[in-house]
Amino acid sequence: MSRHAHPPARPVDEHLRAVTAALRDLHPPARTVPLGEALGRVLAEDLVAPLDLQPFDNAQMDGFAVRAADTAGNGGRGRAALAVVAPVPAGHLPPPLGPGEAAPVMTGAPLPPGADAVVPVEEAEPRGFPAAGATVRLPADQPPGRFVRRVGEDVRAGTTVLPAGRRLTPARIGLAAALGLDRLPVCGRARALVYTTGDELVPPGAPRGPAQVYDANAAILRAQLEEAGVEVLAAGLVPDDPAAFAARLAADVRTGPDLVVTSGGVSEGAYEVVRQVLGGAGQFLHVAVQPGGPQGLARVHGVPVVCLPGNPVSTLVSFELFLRPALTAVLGSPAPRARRTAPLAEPVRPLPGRTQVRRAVLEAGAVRMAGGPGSHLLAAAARADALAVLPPGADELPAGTPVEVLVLDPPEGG
Ligand SMILES: Nc1nc2c(c(=O)[nH]1)N[C@H]1C(S)=C(S)[C@@H](COP(=O)(O)OP(=O)(O)OC[C@H]3O[C@@H](n4cnc5c(N)ncnc54)[C@H](O)[C@@H]3O)O[C@H]1N2
Ligand code: MOO
Ligand SMILES: [Mg+2]
Repeated sequence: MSRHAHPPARPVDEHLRAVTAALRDLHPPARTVPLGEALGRVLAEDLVAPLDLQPFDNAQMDGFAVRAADTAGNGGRGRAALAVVAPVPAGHLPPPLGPGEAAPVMTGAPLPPGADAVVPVEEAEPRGFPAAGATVRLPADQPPGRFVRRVGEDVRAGTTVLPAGRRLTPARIGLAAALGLDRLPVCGRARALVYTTGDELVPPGAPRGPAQVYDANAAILRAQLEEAGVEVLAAGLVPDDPAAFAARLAADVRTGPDLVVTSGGVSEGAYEVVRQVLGGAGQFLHVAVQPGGPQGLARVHGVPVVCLPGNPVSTLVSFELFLRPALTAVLGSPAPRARRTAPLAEPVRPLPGRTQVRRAVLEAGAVRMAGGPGSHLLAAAARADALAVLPPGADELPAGTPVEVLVLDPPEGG
């Protein structure tokens, strides 16, 4: 027996290129969705304003609309006496304001034609809104434009307010609504089927036998895909029964997924269901990385199948290393994870001949390991907010060594 059980492992960047190439035909068509379904989607076309914002000149304060020139006085001292006319509620179009007049005006109400300033009611004497016909005394020398929100001040009709490619946030959806749009063109989402494999798996919530474990990977992959903007058509487990898996896959791919993702059943065991069913339609190999060594790529009825190893942390890390960046390369989203270099908070021993990806916590700018390197240590992965990428090496890396990290999450509470 050779000491090496496998042919030379494929470098990480080469496998990323292979996954990206496998997904290259993913082109989900753009569509138009109601604003209520737009959150988190990516805008497919430039958004051009059909309207000015503000749509008309209006009051920024509850107060009195005046002609500023009518308040001209002795250098800012004293008050100007003006004749109160009918009040202007928001939502109502006022008549023009004559010389010497002051119209009670509410925030958001159109400015009466002829008025060019608003004096807040707090500055009026007497304070409050008197009836039409009364006199109000307002501070002298009001500057023109005071507390007036100008038509087009925020947005000019015909200008691009959001370029294509922006992710739709509450503020951006609100802007579309303020412009009178009830639907937005969004990039199509790729649609994925997820299979987790293994006779030992039971779905969370079901009774568990003594040799069984709960299926963590269906939940992991569903969440990772959805976080990456992919629609998950179905995610569930299949037993280690090649005939059953083959039949299920053949039926399910007819529902029109763009992509199939599997977990488990790709390594060297006697019951590797994914490898047995898809080995002939694809490539199953080892990548020079831990976790995530055993990987597979296949195609079923033209649909790409990305096969990830079954250990939960291997699935999790494989998605971050291969599937997520491949989706970004092909579809332009999700946004790539932030990558940065940070010093090790503690000494760490890398792996000879293989990149090692450790779950890590960023602590005051330094990288501390979250648990050991074992790909079954899911609780430690759940504590992590970063992945530390350690290049292959024989020697321990001392504390302070700069290493590359992928930032997964902003720190808790940060
Ligand atoms: N002789 C060798 N054995 C193994 C090798 C190897 O190179 N030679 N590689 C090891 C590595 S590395 C990994 S990673 C795993 C990959 O195994 P598979 O992809 O074939 O996955 P399974 O055998 O189905 O399961 C492995 C492990 O993960 C647990 N698992 C699987 N699916 C789930 C799930 N959905 N939820 C929770 N846990 C899951 C499963 O119970 C096993 O414990 O192979 C090594 N072996
Ligand atoms: O690749 Mo396995 O993922 O080392 O545990
Ligand atoms: Mg296995």
